[in-house]
Amino acid sequence: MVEFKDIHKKFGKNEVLSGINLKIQKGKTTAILGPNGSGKTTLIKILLGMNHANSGEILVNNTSIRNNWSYRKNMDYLPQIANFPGNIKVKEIIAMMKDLRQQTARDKELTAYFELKPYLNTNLSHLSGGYKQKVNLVLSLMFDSPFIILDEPTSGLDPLSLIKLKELLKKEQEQGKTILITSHIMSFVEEISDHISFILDGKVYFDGSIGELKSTTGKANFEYAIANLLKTNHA
Ligand SMILES: Nc1ncnc2c1ncn2[C@@H]1O[C@H](COP(=O)(O)OP(=O)(O)OP(=O)(O)O)[C@@H](O)[C@H]1O
Repeated sequence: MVEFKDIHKKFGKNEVLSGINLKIQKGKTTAILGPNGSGKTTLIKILLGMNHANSGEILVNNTSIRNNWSYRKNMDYLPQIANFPGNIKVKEIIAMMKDLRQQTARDKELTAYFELKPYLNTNLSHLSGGYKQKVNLVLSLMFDSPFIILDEPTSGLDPLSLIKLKELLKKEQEQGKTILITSHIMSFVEEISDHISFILDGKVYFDGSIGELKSTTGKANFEYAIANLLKTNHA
């Protein structure tokens, strides 16, 4: 469904991505993992047109995205850090997004699900980090798009909210949605991902299922398998 072909990206002298080749399969949940600063967010932003690659190509449904942004209509994105204007109320930001997209939205269902109803009249700057993230989740999931990109979706969530997020994502998976996530919470990744792509030193160091990762590294525990990948490749 999405294919990254030989993506290179530098910020000044900092070469972040040095030839990323990756396929995101339709209807699967792919986790892009890697240490801090390995370029996961940068790669996502390149897919969304928020950053530009120095070279390489991205295909969506076998068509290059160069000068062709229509695919974005089918993608929803949860940014790692949402910079909300603080003096806007929760209900106002939801209404603004709906106005911009002009699409049916399941905002009521999701605000109820994430227990945001008592906060609809609260200014965004007055919300706690976890509640801001819940608003962020409502905004990114309310249009029911077939492709969802979630950059650190668990950020700030308490254990109960984390379970709710996992259950919601499992329902999205049952509906055949394609999900791309990044997360440093390995238990979350293990529970919801079909496929792992591990980026290190600008390249894809591992690309396969969780089972393949465990057998490649000889570690039955997912967290240890990832740690092993990191140690082996940094040695
Ligand atoms: N706009 C920018 N200008 C300059 N450098 C940038 C910019 N955006 C990202 N970088 C650099 O690119 C590298 C990769 O950053 P990125 O945010 O993609 O990493 P990440 O894998 O998502 O990290 P984390 O796990 O910490 O969220 C970092 O060295 C970062 O400082």
